Amino acid sequence: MTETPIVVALDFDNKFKALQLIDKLDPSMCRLKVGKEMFTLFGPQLVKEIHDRGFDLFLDLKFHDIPNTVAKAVAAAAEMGVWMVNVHASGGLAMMEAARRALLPYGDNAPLLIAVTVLTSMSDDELKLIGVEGSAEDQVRRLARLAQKAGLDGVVCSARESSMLKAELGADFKLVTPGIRPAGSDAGDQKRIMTPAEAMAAGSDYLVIGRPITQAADPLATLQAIHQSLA
Ligand SMILES: O=C(O)c1cc(=O)[nH]c(=O)n1[C@@H]1O[C@H](COP(=O)(O)O)[C@@H](O)[C@H]1O
Repeated sequence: MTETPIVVALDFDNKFKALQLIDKLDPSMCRLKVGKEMFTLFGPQLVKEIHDRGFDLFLDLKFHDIPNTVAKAVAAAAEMGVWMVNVHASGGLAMMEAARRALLPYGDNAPLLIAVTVLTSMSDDELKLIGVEGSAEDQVRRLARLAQKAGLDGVVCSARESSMLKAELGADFKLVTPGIRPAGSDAGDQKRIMTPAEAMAAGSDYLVIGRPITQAADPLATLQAIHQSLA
């Protein structure tokens, strides 16, 4: 098990290119995240190839369904031996509790079970359009409290909410923060962003970073520079 806070988001449509990048990396430098695109294209075989290379894997499929379906999906993720799996907190308390129960048989080998609060691509204005009044921060707080009540290990949020959540929910509740942008890099579709150093200072436990590393001319040098910025 590695101690690095960095999780590299592998969002590729080409397995060869993804493995080329992975083979330049080392499990002591980062964990890896496989999301909807790569899992839909390459499935459990890709998970196995990543595990064979010694990396911890965050399976980011953001399950959101009725409790029975989510519980079975989370157990299927545990069967693959992944390090972390996530659900959408907006699926509700019963759904998250069912997911938690589904992992009981795995004991200490269960993946970390994390709930997505408000996507880092959402702004206060966009939340209004889907009927959520109040700020993103208020909604993140509400959903994070619900996730903690359901017994989850932590939440996905933006680093802008990290200091508030650490203070309110305690040091052990893991904060997984995408929307990380090293100074000067393109925000793309992300709205609630922070630099790696700012995010760690705010209390994030894990930094999910995709395009700033995967699309860099030299991904390894970029990852090393991010590590240096955290030192
Ligand atoms: O659950 C996630 O990982 C996630 C939640 C969220 O709120 N925002 C978010 O960007 N993500 C994921 O984090 C990664 C961010 O990638 P980049 O924007 O390329 O750094 C993507 O794979 C997203 O699917």
